[in-house]
Amino acid sequence: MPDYKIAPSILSADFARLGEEVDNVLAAGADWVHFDVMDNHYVPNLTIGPMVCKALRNHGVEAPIDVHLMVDPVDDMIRMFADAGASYITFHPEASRHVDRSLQLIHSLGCKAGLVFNPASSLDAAKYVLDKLDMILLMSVNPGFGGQKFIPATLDKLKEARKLIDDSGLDIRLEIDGGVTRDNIREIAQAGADSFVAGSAIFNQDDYAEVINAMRAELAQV
Ligand SMILES: O=C(CO)[C@@H](O)[C@H](O)COP(=O)(O)O
Repeated sequence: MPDYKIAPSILSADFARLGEEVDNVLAAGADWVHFDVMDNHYVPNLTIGPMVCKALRNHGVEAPIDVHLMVDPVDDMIRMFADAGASYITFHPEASRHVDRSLQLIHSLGCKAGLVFNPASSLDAAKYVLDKLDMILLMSVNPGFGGQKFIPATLDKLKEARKLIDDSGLDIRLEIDGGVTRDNIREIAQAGADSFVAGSAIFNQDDYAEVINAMRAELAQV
């Protein structure tokens, strides 16, 4: 079985009790913390920045923090999030003038690097920088908000990305983000994803462990 990772998106957590929410979801079996950064410019919403990432580290969070930058431009935020304790930093290729350079910047700061593709974007921007990628993240909703429905065309795109990764022979994670639930996670894994961001499906339930266990049970059947 692939090394599946479940990454709850704290976008759907209760921000007034963020440290406790992250502790609870990790205790419930989550692998990573997915941290959505929105600038009200690249996307029509505004969320949290590096100070909050640093606060989670100071609070004692040791799990990988998977920072998804929905900001334009990206390089200053890359520096600030690396300093704040990010583990993965992913960005959208259209938000950097020099994608290769931004990927190198992430690595030079000791973090893992990834590119994020919106539902209508082709994977072309990944092709010539595969050796600099630790992750490809496919958006299965339009970025900006939690609680949207999974866009089914993403399943074919996942298969395309899986082939690209497998043909390269490189160790690149394939993450999916948007509308992931216990009901569709198996089909998404069958299409090639190995890392699963889920916000509302986890944080909108009372029992986080029950949802995460149900997702793992689905993954065990892939
Ligand atoms: O990046 C985003 C939205 O832009 C996501 O991480 C969402 O936060 C996922 O939320 P759900 O679709 O799982 O509720």
